[in-house]
Amino acid sequence: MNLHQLLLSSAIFPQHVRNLKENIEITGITSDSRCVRPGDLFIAISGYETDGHEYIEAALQAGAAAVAGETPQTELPVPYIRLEDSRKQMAALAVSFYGNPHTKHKMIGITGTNGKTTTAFMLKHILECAGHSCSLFGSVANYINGKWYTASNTTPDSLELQKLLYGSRDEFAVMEVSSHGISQHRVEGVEFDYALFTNLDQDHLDFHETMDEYFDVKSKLFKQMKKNGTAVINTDSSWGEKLYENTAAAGGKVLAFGENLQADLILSDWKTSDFPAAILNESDTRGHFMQLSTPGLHNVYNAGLAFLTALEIGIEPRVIQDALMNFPGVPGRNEVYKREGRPSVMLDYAHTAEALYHCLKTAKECGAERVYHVFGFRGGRDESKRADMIGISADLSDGYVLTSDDLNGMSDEDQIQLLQTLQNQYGNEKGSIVTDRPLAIRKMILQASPGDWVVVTGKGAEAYKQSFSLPFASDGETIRYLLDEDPLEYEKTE
Ligand SMILES: CC(=O)N[C@H]1[C@@H](OP(=O)(O)OP(=O)(O)OC[C@H]2O[C@@H](n3ccc(=O)[nH]c3=O)[C@H](O)[C@@H]2O)O[C@H](CO)[C@@H](O)[C@@H]1O[C@H](C)C(=O)N[C@@H](C)C(=O)N[C@H](CCC(=O)O)C(=O)O
Ligand SMILES: Nc1ncnc2c1ncn2[C@@H]1O[C@H](COP(=O)(O)OP(=O)(O)OP(=O)(O)O)[C@@H](O)[C@H]1O
Repeated sequence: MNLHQLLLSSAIFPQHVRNLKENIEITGITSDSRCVRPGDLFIAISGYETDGHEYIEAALQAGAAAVAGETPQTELPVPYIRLEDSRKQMAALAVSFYGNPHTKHKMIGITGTNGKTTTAFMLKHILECAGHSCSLFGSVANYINGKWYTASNTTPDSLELQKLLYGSRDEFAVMEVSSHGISQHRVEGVEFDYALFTNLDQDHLDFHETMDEYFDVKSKLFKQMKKNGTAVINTDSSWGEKLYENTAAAGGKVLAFGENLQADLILSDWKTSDFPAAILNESDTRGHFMQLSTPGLHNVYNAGLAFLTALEIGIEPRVIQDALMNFPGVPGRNEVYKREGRPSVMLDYAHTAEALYHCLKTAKECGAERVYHVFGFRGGRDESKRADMIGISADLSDGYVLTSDDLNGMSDEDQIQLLQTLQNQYGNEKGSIVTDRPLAIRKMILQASPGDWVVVTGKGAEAYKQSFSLPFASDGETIRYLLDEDPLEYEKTE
């Protein structure tokens, strides 16, 4: 695409451009000097770890045909486009370069603290059962044209997102929209047919200063809907109610899901067990029975939101009901391992107090005699949620082990110190510390009896980022080994 044309269509006007030669062809855009190919436009971003402007020379060496960035540059041999905000304007450039690919798909964006991934997987499954093709972008992986791809972020950056949407031939695109994604303009320029809100719980207060600011950022998704777009909101919380009111006041179409009798789909008579069930009533008209293959009241909420969205899309209730009953689950979310004569083990990705509450309650509701819990805290992430997380575990479990999660730059010594401090301040006598994660899981499995459950949270299906004493790459591998092959000498491992 011609550079001049690209800038005009991105509303970046030529007077901001130094050294603009006509007819420069831009064959790609990247913000990473290590990925530059001859003919690319390199966009320098001042980041959290490093400053992309330092790599302009490297980008030129690799053949960049033009450069864009925020700082003054005088001696560049190629056109330099001075931007006010590289991340924001990169989104505009990406949308134009790939030709507004969101207009080719029915776009569904899902935001909220917990339940984005699960709701996204449920919706994808319902859509596919109804005969629609569907791309998915989220924490676990991206799925496009029938193939899975590794995802580097929950919400891909604007360049990657636009490229993926451009390459997708799927009718629908369901995506998780994280608050980091919104703040960093990753979804800027995308307009959604459906915007969903699951809930808001304390998280990411290392990044957002207050819960109000966190809410305001999430709310931005609901200002990015297509003209005839619909918001679908879980209103069973004050944050959900507030979002409903704000969205309705702004003139958008908005549907509510929850126990409130004013909701468009009213949740009632729910029962939780291995296979939760509920009645969903379309405000005084049709009622639907819903049964799930995935345990937990939280999944009733996720499924209800997906149900209401699918009804709004026009999918037959029977198809939605069957899809949810046969839903295969999400890797690393409430994934239950059962073996004859052994405790059940649930692997989960919970890393907020609310999510931990649901996980531990779910184990109880599935019949656990006693519940044992293994979890840790990520380095470099919201510290203010840690006390509540320990408090929930100390209250609801019959025993817990604090262990390591991703260090993200924290030293081993600092992690031990952190766990000791948190246990001393907020824990109780049920808790202990075993920093080696597989050994922590082993300790709880050995302590538990066949009717008990061991709940392992924090990593879900993610690979370990450090090595431990057992040679496994993830909690799933560790759990399968411990249940199926461990010699199980009943002795203390620590
Ligand atoms: C802290 C943070 O959010 N960082 C995000 C940010 O990175 P950054 O641009 O600041 O990266 P940087 O390393 O400082 O580099 C700055 C620039 O220099 C460039 N560079 C760097 C080195 C080099 O040799 N050459 C070069 O050009 C880089 O390509 C980049 O353009 O922008 C990147 C592109 O969008 C993101 O991948 C990256 O997410 C990191 C990996 C991350 O872990 N983010 C987390 C906090 C996050 O975003 N999480 C949410 C989910 C949260 C949840 O709900 O659980 C998510 O959506 O993933
Ligand atoms: N609606 C919900 N309410 C509270 N907790 C939930 C809900 N749905 C899921 N959870 C819990 O949160 C964990 C993460 O769920 P999920 O991956 O679906 O959420 P997410 O919003 O995508 O989270 P993340 O952004 O961290 O990936 C689950 O494993 C479960 O323990």
